[in-house]
Amino acid sequence: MVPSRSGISSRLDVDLTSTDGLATPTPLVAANMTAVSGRRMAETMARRGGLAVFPQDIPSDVVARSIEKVKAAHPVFDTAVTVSPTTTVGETLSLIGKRAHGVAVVVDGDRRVIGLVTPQDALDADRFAQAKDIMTTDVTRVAPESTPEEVFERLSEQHQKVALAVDADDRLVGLMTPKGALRSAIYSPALDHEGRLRAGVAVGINGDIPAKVRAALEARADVIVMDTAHGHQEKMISALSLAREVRDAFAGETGRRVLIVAGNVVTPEGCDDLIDAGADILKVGVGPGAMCTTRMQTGVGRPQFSAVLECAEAASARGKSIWADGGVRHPRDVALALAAGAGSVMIGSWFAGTHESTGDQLVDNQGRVYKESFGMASARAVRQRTREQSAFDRARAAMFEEGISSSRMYLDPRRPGVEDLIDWITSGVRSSCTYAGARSLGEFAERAVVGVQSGSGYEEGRPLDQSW
Ligand SMILES: NC(=O)C1=CN([C@@H]2O[C@H](COP(=O)(O)OP(=O)(O)OC[C@H]3O[C@@H](n4cnc5c(N)ncnc54)[C@H](OP(=O)(O)O)[C@@H]3O)[C@@H](O)[C@H]2O)C=CC1
Ligand SMILES: Nc1nc2c(ncn2[C@@H]2O[C@H](COP(=O)(O)O)[C@@H](O)[C@H]2O)c(=O)[nH]1
Repeated sequence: MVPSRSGISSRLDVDLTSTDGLATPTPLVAANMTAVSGRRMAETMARRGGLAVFPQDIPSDVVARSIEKVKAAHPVFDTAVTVSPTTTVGETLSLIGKRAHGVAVVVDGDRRVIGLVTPQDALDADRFAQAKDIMTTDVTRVAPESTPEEVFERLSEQHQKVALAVDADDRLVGLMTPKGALRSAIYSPALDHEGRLRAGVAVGINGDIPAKVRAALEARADVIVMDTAHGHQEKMISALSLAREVRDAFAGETGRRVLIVAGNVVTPEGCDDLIDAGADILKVGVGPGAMCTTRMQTGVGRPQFSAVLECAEAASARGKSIWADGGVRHPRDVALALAAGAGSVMIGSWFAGTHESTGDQLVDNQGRVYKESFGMASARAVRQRTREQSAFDRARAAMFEEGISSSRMYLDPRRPGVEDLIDWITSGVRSSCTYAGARSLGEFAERAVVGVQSGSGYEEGRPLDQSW
């Protein structure tokens, strides 16, 4: 992208609201991959203005319970890891890794705060000792109505790393770190019409589509994602038409009209057919994903920038928008997708390597922390998806894999949480917009001047972490 004359003097003057019709404050979506999006990811993404989509392989009742928890979460304060006074130190430590803030709050049966445990408190403790034996009771409490600035000031004055928001009865409402306070001042949460955090649900194209879509809507999904590898197929078109009927009937009954995303496609023809069948947003990308073996196995796919550029244009001609899905490895990839006209950008594997993804933290033989990721078309995912079928059918289905069944996504020690990655990405995108002289993503897609570069041009732009 070449810079253009700009009248924007601060990167904070750029409005990153997505142009996809959902208008989330941050144009990022965590992918509907089992190794990526669960309740913690959904909450955290929405708190920072984006979205996460629950994968299609999770049973409807489990999705409903997860969304209920997301909706019950505080839109500004983080959800704390909580343990009881008698939880063992070993279990407490394993739970602390589930969230980026690095503490566990010790609460009684009524969620009243008793103390706080950090990994440092546990350094010399026996793993079978209990949380109450090592916790600190020197805790900063704030009212849930406190502003992020007030919380930041309190923490600075008291030299504390965490503030606990408690109600009048000392029951835990949430938690905030100094960085969380700063983030709350920069990001707006993605909220539904009742002021609750938003979340999406994916539905495949097999099985009882009306029942699945209805279940997702009743669970209060804020967006439905109809998803299959080859979105431009007739089975998708009929599934999408059914989904639209259910969505419209639900909107008639409740007044709540939820947008439908459908994909994946990479051609204007694919966009047109899915729009005709009921898609409000097209999910674009065949083969760019980090867990994807489709291109090597089938020769099918399309370079992501070209796909996004052409599909965004086709969707826009019909008053619709697209999500660019897959292949994001650096903040620049998000900037380029938005420059090409994407309304939002979906990220999977990169977010799998964070505290908030669904997997457990594992440690390799060099002491590096990682999480396992796998593709949604891998033999592993197919085996899960077909768990109701006969052993023979499951084994046969698993032979048609188009994804990696096991890969290691390392947590970047400098950016181990998904919020760290969101900070990095959005600061890059804000800066891209100012280089293009754009105050909003709509302006960015209009003004960005994008050229083709050679491999050596790309190499020249890579920073070096040691001398040549
Ligand atoms: N963006 C991408 O490049 C890709 C993404 N994925 C992701 O993997 C997940 C699983 O996808 P998918 O395998 O479609 O899900 P499903 O397991 O829901 O299978 C899709 C259905 O479509 C049929 N089908 C027809 N043609 C194809 C084709 N070319 N590829 C796959 N299925 C086909 C399959 O039948 P049968 O098995 O009998 O052929 C099956 O019944 C999704 O989340 C999808 O987005 C997967 C591959 C590529
Ligand atoms: N061909 C395959 N594509 C897959 C598979 N699992 C997921 N995906 C696609 O990748 C994106 C995420 O891309 P990433 O680079 O951010 O990881 C996801 O949304 C799917 O469209 C798979 O097994 N095979």
